[in-house]
Amino acid sequence: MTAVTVRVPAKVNLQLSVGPLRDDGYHDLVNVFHAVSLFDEVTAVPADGLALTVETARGSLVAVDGVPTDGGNLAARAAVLVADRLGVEPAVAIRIRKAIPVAGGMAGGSADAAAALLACARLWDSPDEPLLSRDDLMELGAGLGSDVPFALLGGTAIGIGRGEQLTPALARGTFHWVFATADGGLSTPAVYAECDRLRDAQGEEAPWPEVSEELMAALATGDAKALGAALSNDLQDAALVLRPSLSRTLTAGQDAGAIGALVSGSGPTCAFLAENVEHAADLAAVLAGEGVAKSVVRASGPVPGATVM
Ligand SMILES: C[C@@](CO)(OP(=O)(O)O)[C@H](O)COP(=O)(O)OP(=O)(O)OC[C@H]1O[C@@H](n2ccc(N)nc2=O)[C@H](O)[C@@H]1O
Ligand SMILES: Nc1ncnc2c1ncn2[C@@H]1O[C@H](COP(=O)(O)OP(=O)(O)O)[C@@H](O)[C@H]1O
Repeated sequence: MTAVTVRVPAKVNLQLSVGPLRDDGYHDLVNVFHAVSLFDEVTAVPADGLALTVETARGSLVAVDGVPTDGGNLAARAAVLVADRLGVEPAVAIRIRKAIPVAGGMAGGSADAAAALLACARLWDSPDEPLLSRDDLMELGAGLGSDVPFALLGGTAIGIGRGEQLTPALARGTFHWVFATADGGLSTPAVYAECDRLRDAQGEEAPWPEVSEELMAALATGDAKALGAALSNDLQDAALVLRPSLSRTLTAGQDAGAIGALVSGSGPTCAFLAENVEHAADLAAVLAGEGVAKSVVRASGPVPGATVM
């Protein structure tokens, strides 16, 4: 095999309920993931050793300066894991074309890791009697990051534990989104820590996270308005403390008629739900004109997880 290219989607969290801090430093979650049509592309080509390049995808405005190009890149770590499991050398050149905002709360790094797991398994594993199943790749992915298994699975899914234990959710139809990206990222650990700090300051105990019945009903019926009303993110207040300008972005989206508005995961990307594809185009145009975002992109979901092209 000469080259394998995998396309992998970004995610938005429809519900992110953050429970107590565990002894291992993670929080127990209910994390309802939704894969959207904003994709990174990862190509793996046999080479003499491990090499990695990162560039902005064609037609995208994503800045890639913060992305490591050494062994610390999650895609490089994924390649090494697959090679170790299969007993081969990680001799591969990985090329990442990014359209998912970096450190934006849309799990771009996790997406690249998932794509590299799949691409390298396709390069090195036996096509007839594979040693690594999709479940094995998801387990390897969970070791790289809590969001990596979902990037392999895609669709809409409920994550519990630290977000890595997944059950597909029943969802009907397609939802139309507008994403407002921000200049600079937010650190995921810093946002979780701020969430804990805010709770401590208010003398609040972290509640045990439960799946929202309203959200599940909205997904099952494909009711966009009900979905918009059921969106929730326990990390949003923390993200707003760390990046106060996001309040203005969220308000601008609500004023422009979004039927749901929230920070995506740990932020700073803001997600707005539209009634339909035309409404999404209108909403995107208004938001772009308001000057409250670095860039405004449209996407729909759910879409499949990491897929070999
Ligand atoms: C917040 C979420 C929402 O989907 O993603 P982003 O919005 O950043 O993409 C995830 O929980 C992030 O998942 P991921 O980015 O894979 O995080 P990991 O590498 O597993 O963990 C990074 C750090 O985040 C914190 N963390 C992560 C997951 C979790 N359940 N509890 C945590 O407290 C811990 O401080 C951990 O050391
Ligand atoms: N392939 C990758 N793409 C993006 N970031 C990566 C990658 N590999 C490692 N990272 C690191 O992970 C951090 C979080 O990136 P990302 O996954 O894009 O954001 P988020 O966790 O907010 O969704 C980045 O700041 C970067 O240092």
